[in-house]
Amino acid sequence: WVYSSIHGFNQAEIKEKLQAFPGGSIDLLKQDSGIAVLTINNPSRMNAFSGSMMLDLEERVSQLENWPEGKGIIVQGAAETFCSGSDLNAVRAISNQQDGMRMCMFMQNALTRLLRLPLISVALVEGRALGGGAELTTACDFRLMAAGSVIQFVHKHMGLVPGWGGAARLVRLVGSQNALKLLGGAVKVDPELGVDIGLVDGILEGHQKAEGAATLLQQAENWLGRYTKGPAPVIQAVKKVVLSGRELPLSEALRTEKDVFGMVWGAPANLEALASKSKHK
Ligand SMILES: CCC(=O)SCCNC(=O)CCNC(=O)[C@H](O)C(C)(C)COP(=O)(O)OP(=O)(O)OC[C@H]1O[C@@H](n2cnc3c(N)ncnc32)[C@H](O)[C@@H]1OP(=O)(O)O
Repeated sequence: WVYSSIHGFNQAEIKEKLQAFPGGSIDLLKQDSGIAVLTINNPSRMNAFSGSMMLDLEERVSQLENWPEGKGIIVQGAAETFCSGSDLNAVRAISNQQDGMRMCMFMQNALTRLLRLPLISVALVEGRALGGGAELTTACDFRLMAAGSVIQFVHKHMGLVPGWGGAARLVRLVGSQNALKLLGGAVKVDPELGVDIGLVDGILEGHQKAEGAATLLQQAENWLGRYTKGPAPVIQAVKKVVLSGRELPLSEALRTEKDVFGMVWGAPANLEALASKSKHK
């Protein structure tokens, strides 16, 4: 949690405000494979985030925090587009500074918790990821883009800067020079540019072209599957040590790594591997 009552953040107050802007949903499908699919679902508004969807997101993240069998998560948009940011109708209605900052704190909390899940996360970008939608992609460990799709931090055109944590995360992903260019120019990032600057980890083929070809979701599941093979406690431990390395000062990260190591040392997967005398050829 980035913000709590000690930062003057009143979660109940903003939740009540957000509830007044309904529409759409955030759908969660937990699969036996240990890979969940989180779908941003508000197609009539290009999957823009209504107030109730922000609340939904927080609820889904809570469910994922308590999923011992989980290993990975794919975040996608419904109806062949990713997400067009916050619902502009809600934005207009809460355009006063205090409410804007409360909404921003609520979304920073939710997206930080999403990024810190003990699951390897992938944003599957098809169509457009605009504004808050672009910020959401940075709250995942990886980004895959379908051919023809676009990630665009359009905030400057709205007289804004990112507020859902997207700028801070973007700098860590692509460096401050590239982040300045993307935000200052509201640059349309296509898959090739995304790969070039290190924002994007893979380009997926448009599935509609060839009959019987894998859907984008199947392609993303295959891609993620390379990193989630194995027992859930081990994959979750992998994510935890990388997360602490990414977020904490070195000494603290080392101590966390020691604690996580202690959880897998002598645990069933470790004992099984020792008993099988596995070779890594
Ligand atoms: C955190 C900061 C933020 O996120 S600020 C919000 C940033 N996002 C935006 O400004 C997106 C504005 N919308 C657009 O640029 C276009 O609608 C885009 C997404 C490019 C789609 O264009 P196009 O394919 O021509 O479709 P369209 O404009 O007819 O849209 C279909 C319906 O969806 C709606 N829509 C779209 N985006 C939003 C949004 N963010 N909030 C609320 N509604 C949105 C459009 O208004 C349109 O609705 P309708 O069919 O006119 O009723």
